[in-house]
Amino acid sequence: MARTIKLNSGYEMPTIGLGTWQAAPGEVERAVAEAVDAGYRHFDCAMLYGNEREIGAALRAKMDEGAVRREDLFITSKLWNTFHRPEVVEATCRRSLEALQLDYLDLYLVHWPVAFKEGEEPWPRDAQGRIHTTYIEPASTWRAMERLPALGLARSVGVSNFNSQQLARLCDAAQLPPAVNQVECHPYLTQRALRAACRARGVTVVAYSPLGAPNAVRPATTEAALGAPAVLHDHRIKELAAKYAKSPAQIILRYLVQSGMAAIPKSTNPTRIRENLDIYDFELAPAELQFIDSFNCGVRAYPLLEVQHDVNYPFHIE
Ligand SMILES: NC(=O)C1=CN([C@@H]2O[C@H](COP(=O)(O)OP(=O)(O)OC[C@H]3O[C@@H](n4cnc5c(N)ncnc54)[C@H](OP(=O)(O)O)[C@@H]3O)[C@@H](O)[C@H]2O)C=CC1
Ligand SMILES: O=C1CO[C@H](CO)[C@@H](O)[C@@H]1O
Repeated sequence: MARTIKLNSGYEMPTIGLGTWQAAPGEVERAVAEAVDAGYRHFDCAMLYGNEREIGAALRAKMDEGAVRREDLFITSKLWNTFHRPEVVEATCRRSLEALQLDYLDLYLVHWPVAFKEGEEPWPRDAQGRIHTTYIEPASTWRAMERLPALGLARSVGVSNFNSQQLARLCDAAQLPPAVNQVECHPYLTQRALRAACRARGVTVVAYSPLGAPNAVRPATTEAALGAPAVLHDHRIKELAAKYAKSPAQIILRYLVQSGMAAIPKSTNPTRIRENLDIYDFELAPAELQFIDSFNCGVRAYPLLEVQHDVNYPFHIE
């Protein structure tokens, strides 16, 4: 099975990438170096994660040592919600490039369809203590995103956390369709309707929190209420893992990739970094993909309930 997926922009994206959120400065450098040595070429970054400078330094060191060439890497970054005004999109992209020590990104994403009050505070609050959102039409932010490939700043542009209606509206207004919609996806949130909507528009789905974010602090409305265990401990996943002599994480990642998605598991642990890339030597049967699809129970690790008052909050529909 191919280790890359072709985007509608014509570029190839490796189907497994390293997630870098909550990979703390100090440990993320080692994780990135380890990942490059293990064969990772795709790195998922964001201004919000506060570690692009360290990731950039680690990648630069690996390039200087001759372990990898820039053209073999696929680096994603994301436009944070406080920088949706079209006039600041290019400058914000340049800030991530500078931090990452890169001339261009392979993929630049609108992180959320919701705009926050502009400024350096990533989670601004209003007088009532709610997240201070503002209305900026996603299509107007997108027009600024569309200019980045021509400027040589990003090879592909895309979105994240867009629901199927938001994606359709954006595609209808776009000159350049988004290459990617990066959304939470794993066996407990299989996103079948959204995946079909993306497929119909030629948009590749990148699965974030692909292992169900076992470290997430979950709202009381999710697993506890549903009685579901963390997906990595699901006995049906464990049975498939035993059958294929693979780990539960490998079964889940293989399911996502075989279903046509890319996945970006985060790890800073050398053993797990290697484990998560080692999914290309076995194949799940079509019936097993359908079986895993049936585990869906709508458990979302990151519902971002703090912004559900905003008109562009995405998770009211799939
Ligand atoms: N666009 C968006 O809005 C969002 C994007 N993301 C992106 O997606 C990435 C991944 O999502 P994330 O929420 O981190 O969740 P993941 O599902 O990737 O889970 C990460 C957790 O699983 C552990 N882990 C990693 N590999 C294994 C394994 N093989 N077996 C058991 N446990 C394992 C990690 O611990 P350890 O490090 O110790 O191995 C970490 O605690 C993020 O890092 C970020 O890049 C995430 C959320 C939102
Ligand atoms: O990428 C992300 C990491 O998690 C955050 C949750 O606080 C998200 O808001 C964000 O999209």
